[in-house]
Amino acid sequence: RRHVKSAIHHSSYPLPPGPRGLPFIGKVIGVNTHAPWLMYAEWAKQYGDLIYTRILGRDIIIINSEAVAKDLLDNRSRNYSDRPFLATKSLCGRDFSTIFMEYGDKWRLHRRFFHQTFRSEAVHRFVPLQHRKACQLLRGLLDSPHRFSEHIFEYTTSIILNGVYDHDTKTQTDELVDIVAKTLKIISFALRPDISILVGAFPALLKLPSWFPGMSFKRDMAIAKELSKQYIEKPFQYSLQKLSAGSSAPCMVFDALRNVEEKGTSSDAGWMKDLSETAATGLIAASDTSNSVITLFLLMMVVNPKAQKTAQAQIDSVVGGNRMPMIKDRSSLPYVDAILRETLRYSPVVPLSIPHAVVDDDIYGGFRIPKGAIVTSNLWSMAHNESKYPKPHEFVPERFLNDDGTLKPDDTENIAYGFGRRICAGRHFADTSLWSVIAKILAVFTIEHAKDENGVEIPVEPKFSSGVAIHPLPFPCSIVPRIQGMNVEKLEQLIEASTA
Ligand code: HEM
Repeated sequence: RRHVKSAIHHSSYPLPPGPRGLPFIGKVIGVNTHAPWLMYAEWAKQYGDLIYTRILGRDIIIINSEAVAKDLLDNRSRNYSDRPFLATKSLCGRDFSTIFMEYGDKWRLHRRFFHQTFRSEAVHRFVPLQHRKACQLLRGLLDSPHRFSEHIFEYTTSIILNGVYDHDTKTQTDELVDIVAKTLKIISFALRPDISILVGAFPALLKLPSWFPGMSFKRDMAIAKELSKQYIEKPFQYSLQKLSAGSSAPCMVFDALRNVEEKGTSSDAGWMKDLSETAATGLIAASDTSNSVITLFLLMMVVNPKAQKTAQAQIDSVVGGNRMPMIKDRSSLPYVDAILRETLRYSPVVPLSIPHAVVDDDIYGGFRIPKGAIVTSNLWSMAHNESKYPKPHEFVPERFLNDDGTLKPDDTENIAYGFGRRICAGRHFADTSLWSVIAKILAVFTIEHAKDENGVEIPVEPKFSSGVAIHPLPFPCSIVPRIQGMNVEKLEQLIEASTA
């Protein structure tokens, strides 16, 4: 009875404002599908920070401000921590993933695995690994600077392969790095909520052959599904073998198994499967996102030489030229952190975060939020809030600094990593990794405009791909050593002098 009463009570509230009555297909296809976050930011000017719309029969709530996101996703997290059904999820073999899993006990177990290994107090164990791999990245940049994208991808994938499985990539063509790259290309498109809604609303679309215009993604999804079997099983088995051979490096698989052994709790087949799936989720979630941030950092350095010089001057005065900046120097290098924060803010990697879903009908600010609605946090809008970040389209690291050059309290965690109980499970690992790489690149190289055959600078304009996680589109740049006479031997000496 109480339930009926509350349903009546709820239905007497209006839905939040938002565009209604557009031709349904227009909302999915005709409007800005390349960068829907820009379109939602425009809608906010007309409708406010909490928007309701309906696309192909699905209720959608769009949150454009941090305050509303905190009220709902943080403070009412029990009701806003589910994930919506995505029709493309099983098609591309992502049923196992923590990221898209519904809220419940299985998800809690996955989060526990992440927490054990990647919580803030535990990630310091990975600092030496991140340092070693960042040095490898520097070697790559010195050897073949024009292949910077490959070197960055290799860095971000190899640190997570170690962090999850204790798998050390030895060659530039590691099979797993390759599998991850192929998978990421496909799922970033297939898992976009709009694509997924379209497929869910018109399952007949999937009956069209793969050669039909626009349907190649069907074939790609089948490939992604096949690949997922490989990267769930292969590295996991490898990891178990390493453990039985006595390896004791920190990593997710070992931490979980040791914890079970110490506590004497059960690790049956179902539990092992969950562990292998959590590990595979980490692998996919980590590399693409961090890769995008490091690439954007390079791009921002090309177009903001003044910020780059300021950071390098600080590194030189604090660290000197005989060793590289290490995590122990972090508190003395506030400008490097300001650059990292500004890179995360300038263009959030996951601009619409990962959608949450509403468990039960709710009332907020006099509006009804319907049960089952897809909740999209427009992190891009929040990061471009003019009253919090004046001139939001400019790259201004100083916005994060006090007048005396010290850092202000960090307010970028949510705009980069999301909200509530579903906040990114790898953010602390990502943070130390990104800092380590950015500080070292700044210490050793200058990133500048590439020049054409006449010696004229090639102009660069920041442009981004589309998808769940977005990337700067390829851009030319020149990565040149800052240190006089830098060569392989000198770099090795510098690395030698820098211990993690
Ligand atoms: C710069 C790097 C990264 C960025 C910008 C990023 C961003 C995000 C965002 C925005 C979400 C969605 C949060 C929400 O639903 O509110 C998320 C979820 C997630 N991230 Fe990250 N991430 C990064 C790196 C990583 C790394 C290194 C790992 C693993 C070690 C990781 C694992 C996850 C997982 C497992 C989830 C799903 C959490 C859940 O659904 O409970 N991420 N990330």
